[in-house]
Amino acid sequence: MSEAKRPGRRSGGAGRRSGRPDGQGGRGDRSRRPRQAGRPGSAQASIDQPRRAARDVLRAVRERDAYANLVLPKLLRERGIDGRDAALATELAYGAARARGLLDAVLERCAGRSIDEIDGPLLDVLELGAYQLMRTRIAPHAAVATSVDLVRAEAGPGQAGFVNAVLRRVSEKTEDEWVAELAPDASSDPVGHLAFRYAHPRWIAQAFADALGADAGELEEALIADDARPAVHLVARPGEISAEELALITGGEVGPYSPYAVHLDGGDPGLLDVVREGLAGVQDEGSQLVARALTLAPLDGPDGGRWLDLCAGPGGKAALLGALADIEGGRVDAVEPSEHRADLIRKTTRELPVDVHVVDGRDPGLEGGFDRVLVDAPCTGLGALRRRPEARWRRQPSDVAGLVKLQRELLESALKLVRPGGVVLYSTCSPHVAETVGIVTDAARRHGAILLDTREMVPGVPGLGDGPSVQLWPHRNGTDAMFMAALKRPLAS
Ligand SMILES: C[S@@+](CC[C@H](N)C(=O)[O-])C[C@H]1O[C@@H](n2cnc3c(N)ncnc32)[C@H](O)[C@@H]1O
Repeated sequence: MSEAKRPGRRSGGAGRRSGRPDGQGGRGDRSRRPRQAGRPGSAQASIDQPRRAARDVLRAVRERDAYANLVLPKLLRERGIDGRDAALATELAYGAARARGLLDAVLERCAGRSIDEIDGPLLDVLELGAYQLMRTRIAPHAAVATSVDLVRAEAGPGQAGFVNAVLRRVSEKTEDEWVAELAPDASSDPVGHLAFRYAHPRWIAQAFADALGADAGELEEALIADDARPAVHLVARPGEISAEELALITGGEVGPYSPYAVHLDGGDPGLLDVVREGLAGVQDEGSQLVARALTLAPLDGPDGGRWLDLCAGPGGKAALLGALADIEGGRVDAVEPSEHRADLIRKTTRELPVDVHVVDGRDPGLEGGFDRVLVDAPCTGLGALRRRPEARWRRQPSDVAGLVKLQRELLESALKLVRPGGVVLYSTCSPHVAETVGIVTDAARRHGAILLDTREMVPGVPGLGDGPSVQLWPHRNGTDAMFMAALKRPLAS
């Protein structure tokens, strides 16, 4: 449940002006305030800046397949929206993008027609309005009236009247009441019920339940944590700045597990000098633990300092590995087939002992004999949905099979490139068992790789279950749901 504590009063200007957020009010409003809502530079325009920004983000996501978390910060900067207005725009854009399935089910019921039959630009505003009504404490009259204003300014009174009528119907029930009316029955379909309630596609909730296995009773907690806006995690670059110093500079808190992690409540980390100057980066604490685990894995024989990051773009883990290799006198080869992503690696690893190769990890043409190899495989990303608001509605179950094939081939390639007695760390930002345990048990069986107890490589992290692999969870660890498993290549191979 969102914690948007925006009092209705802030947006109440629009609400009060409207007086009657109903179909009749729509017409009456128009005669009293002709087109004022859309006039640039008017007081009205500035009041509605956050909602307009949120609406434009939803539109970019729908029309251009854009990523909300890339569009919004840029848009806020360009429009000079900051402070409480930026916080409101963020809450509304990300919240509505996350909750889309739930909102659309309610809107369908209230509109009496399929979502596909509603014009896209109208649907964006309806979702925004329904989100405010169901998941924030914004006063209902304000949520309805500001939505009507947004539509009237662009599409005229007819559409505004439709939005008014639909949102008034939405406002007649609370979120819990809508869930009780529309969700699958909890006793006959508990996973479907929880998926609906916490706005996840059912197949994703099922994938979480499968990954939790014997702990599937935690599914509700897992979905709640996945539905909440996460803290920003920063990584303090080893050798440049300590986590304690970074926390002091940024006003954040040192993370509980990674020695490099700092958590911030929110804000745009791209604006921090310490990030701009490259002393710190933005990286989930779980990802930091993955990179560190590779460096802590026990090898047979000495570490010759030849490390490989086989799926390195955009370079978050390569930068941490590069910094650690720099301290230990080692070197990292970073493989990435996409030219654009390879450029990003070059940027994040500037001045570090990292060599970037724009090649396919399945056949990179590199000389073997690496001591440590990271396979941070392309995956469904189901473990990082909380950081990508719209992603859960974009992914399809049919994506899994193709990724599993690629993951298997990349791990096989890594096991050839690592030296006997060396270690491959396989990781995904997905808990889907086909992409995690399925891949590493298959590799152990087919290539004779030895599965190590990976829990020992993430010291200090409690509740890691029976091993040997590690599955982190937002609801348990406050990290993304990263999976990692260390495999040793046998000496006689
Ligand atoms: C999960 S991301 C890696 C994230 C990265 N390790 C980091 O921390 O920033 C997976 C990467 O694998 C790359 N990739 C896709 N196909 C690949 C292949 N055949 N060989 C190597 N990398 C591949 C993708 O372009 C993507 O950049």
